[in-house]
Amino acid sequence: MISIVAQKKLNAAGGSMLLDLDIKVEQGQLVTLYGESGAGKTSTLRILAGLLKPDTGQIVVNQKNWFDSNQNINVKPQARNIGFVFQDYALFPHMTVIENLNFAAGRKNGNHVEHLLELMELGNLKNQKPRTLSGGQQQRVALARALAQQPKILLLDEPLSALDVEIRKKLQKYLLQVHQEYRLTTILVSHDLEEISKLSDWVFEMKQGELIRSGTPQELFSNPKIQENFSVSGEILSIEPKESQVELKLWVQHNEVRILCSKKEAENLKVGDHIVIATNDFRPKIYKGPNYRF
Ligand SMILES: Nc1ncnc2c1ncn2[C@@H]1O[C@H](COP(=O)(O)OP(=O)(O)OP(=O)(O)O)[C@@H](O)[C@H]1O
Repeated sequence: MISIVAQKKLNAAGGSMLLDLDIKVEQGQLVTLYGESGAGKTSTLRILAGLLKPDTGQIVVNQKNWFDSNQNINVKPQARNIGFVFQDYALFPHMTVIENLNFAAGRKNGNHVEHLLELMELGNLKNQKPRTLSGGQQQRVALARALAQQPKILLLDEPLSALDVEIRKKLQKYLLQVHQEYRLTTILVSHDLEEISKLSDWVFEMKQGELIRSGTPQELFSNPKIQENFSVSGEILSIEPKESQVELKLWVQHNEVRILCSKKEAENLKVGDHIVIATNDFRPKIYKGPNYRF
């Protein structure tokens, strides 16, 4: 269990801002920090990793004091054994994929690096340098490298936000897989509601340094007005005018779905937006078995 009760004065754009944290994360959970830009999400991760020192408070991880302002305790980042993945992959450019992983693994290596290469499907890229890899491949290496040091806690600061929709979906699958296989406690920063709903057990919403809400993704993001009807949420992949209407191609729960809407409804929509499609007039056709092909 991770418990962070800490305060830190930050220098925000409009003056100073108090980051006031009271966060508890159970072992094995995947939680998300969500909130507007400048709310203090990255600073929270940096505080837990030991890269930013709170002014006051206490951080306790599995009954060990990592930080205590009263007792002058501040465990060094290296001793906290945390894996960190950022939006920019920050791989060592002069090292190949396997060298990056071996370096992070240090003496803990054994078969661990080989297993990670296999798990993340990086075997055939292992002798390449980072600059020869695509963004998605580099981010897979960054994730594998963070895991090479066998952390118990994984911090992910918008690791997928620079990637396009399809690659992001694949990386989400890898993230969930490693979170479960390595029994990690994972804290993710994300703005993407579909990603948050898909991945996280619990969400903390932050605003100007404060935690304003917390709950399951459903509790925080489902709209009670819409919930009474049939509704699904999805991400817009493309928008195409079709005579008097507009066709939206959406990504809904691992499937591509096409719907028609009016020009007025499409006016403020753009590719990448997350939308909810809801209807009162739901007359489904029902087919038996999970493998029915339309
Ligand atoms: N070391 C620091 N000392 C003082 N202030 C800082 C420090 N690091 C960041 N800040 C300020 O704290 C505020 C919160 O920054 P932070 O990066 O934590 O926000 P965020 O929620 O992650 O935002 P974004 O979504 O844009 O990444 C910002 O105004 C930033 O300038």
